[in-house]
Amino acid sequence: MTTQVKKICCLGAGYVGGPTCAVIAYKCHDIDVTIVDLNESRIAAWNSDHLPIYEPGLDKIVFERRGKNLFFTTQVEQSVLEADLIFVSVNTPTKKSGLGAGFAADLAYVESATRQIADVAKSSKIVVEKSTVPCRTAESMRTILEANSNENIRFDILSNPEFLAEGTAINDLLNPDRVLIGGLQTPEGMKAQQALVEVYAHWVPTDRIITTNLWSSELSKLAANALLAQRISSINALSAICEATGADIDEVAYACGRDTRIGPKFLKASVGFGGSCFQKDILNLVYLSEQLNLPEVAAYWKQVVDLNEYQKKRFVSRVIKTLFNTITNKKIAIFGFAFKKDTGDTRESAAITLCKDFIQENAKVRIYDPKVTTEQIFLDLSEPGVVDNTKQLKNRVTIAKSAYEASEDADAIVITTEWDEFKVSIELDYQKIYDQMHKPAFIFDGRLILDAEKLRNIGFRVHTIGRAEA
Ligand SMILES: NC(=O)c1ccc[n+]([C@@H]2O[C@H](COP(=O)([O-])OP(=O)(O)OC[C@H]3O[C@@H](n4cnc5c(N)ncnc54)[C@H](O)[C@@H]3O)[C@@H](O)[C@H]2O)c1
Ligand SMILES: O=c1ccn([C@@H]2O[C@H](COP(=O)(O)OP(=O)(O)O[C@H]3O[C@H](CO)[C@@H](O)[C@H](O)[C@H]3O)[C@@H](O)[C@H]2O)c(=O)[nH]1
Repeated sequence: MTTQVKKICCLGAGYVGGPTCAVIAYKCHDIDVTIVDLNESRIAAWNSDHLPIYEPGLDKIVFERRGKNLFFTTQVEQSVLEADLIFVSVNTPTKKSGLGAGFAADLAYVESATRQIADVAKSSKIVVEKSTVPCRTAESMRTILEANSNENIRFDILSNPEFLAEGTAINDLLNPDRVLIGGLQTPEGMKAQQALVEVYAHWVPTDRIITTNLWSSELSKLAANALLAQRISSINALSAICEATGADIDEVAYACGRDTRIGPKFLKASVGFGGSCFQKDILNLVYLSEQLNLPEVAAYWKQVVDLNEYQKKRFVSRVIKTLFNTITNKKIAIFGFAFKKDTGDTRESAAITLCKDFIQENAKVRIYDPKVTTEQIFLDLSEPGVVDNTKQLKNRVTIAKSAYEASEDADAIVITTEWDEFKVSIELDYQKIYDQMHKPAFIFDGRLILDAEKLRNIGFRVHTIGRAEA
């Protein structure tokens, strides 16, 4: 007989814990789901009308289940005590100092969450590693938990990595390509695995629920992100060749993607991938490879990140070169600051690197993003611990409330995020924008979203990633 899960607790109310467990509550009315976090303001926001993260469709789900079978609280102990199954969905950032700094994942939050469970639990629990972690982290969690178990309490560890992408999280959670559940291949481990399978089976077809051993599950998460990011770096590497030869990267991507063995997704050239996961997880894989004494494997994956940095620098150079080799005191309108459309998240956004480089070149940067707050932008551009650049930022950076405001008197527009509202045919009146800009008026499309021909007819000088200058 399998254990039936009745109460779930999730440690970590972030971009993953919040949406994932809200969807579980939405789809499983027979399960009580409590999401806990140490961060009081984050929990207060989850309990308010303004959720702490922007994600299309999330509000509806939270508002429908909150107070019924979905709860947000800072009361970690109580929630852990009551739960039969606990998701650990805390942050695992790249280590900033110590052994493996700059590469390895910082597992301090995972360990402290695990110890909290061990300290508080008075009955058996299934503990699910939801955070993205290096291979064999579950073993450390198990060691800590087992050292605290006795004949009345047992802990079973599962790995259930999350594959949602921001901006489409709710759809990804409601219709996942697959759900992956790793467990120890012992009778108890498989029983725990089955209990979690039954939770997802409330809405996910069972042929999409994959069960594997623990280590395959952990490694598959890093592998999936590495493979996805590798495609973007591959297409971005080709975009440099396109710019030099007259080939068009969108045409090349389309032609290659029509081969069913290659497929069309994740072949959009860009100013470089951002987000909290790709870089972190690949560096994590690089570190793991080095630790396993596999330097060639480490170098192979590291190149995916190096190419991404190169792509950002290459784009900055193109902007400067085109603007007559100097951008000192020129006004550059930045369209978009989030790492992709439909999110307010700026973690590792390419826009941050680009803006910092433009500021270093003494340009005046005017930023507009429909979802990112002014405070967040200044936080991302400040360099605490390196230099105090507050004064420089005040002189060089302003935030606009619209694309029109950002481009007033600008010398150039740089498209950094592919928000739909920047597309020519949808909302923006580019003639109006052109009329208010300095001439010649330049547009640099770092996302391949603009109709270059239409813009050239207005009078713009258009430069697009992956296309030669017209
Ligand atoms: N963001 C994504 O799209 C995404 C997708 C898949 C996987 N992941 C992985 O999921 C994990 C979480 O990512 P995120 O983006 O949700 O991070 P996040 O920073 O948004 O959220 C993590 C939360 O955990 C809380 N926390 C830390 N220690 C805690 C503890 N002991 N008890 C309770 N709460 C605690 C933090 O206060 C924070 O609010 C990471 O490992 C990440 O790599 C993220
Ligand atoms: O063809 C493409 C696709 C994406 N990107 C960029 O790549 C970054 C990441 O995009 P995306 O993968 O859509 O968003 P994330 O939310 O970072 O999701 C990734 O990272 C998550 C965290 O691990 C995983 O769960 C998801 O499966 C994985 O797609 C963004 O800057 C995108 O603009 C491109 O430049 N070209």
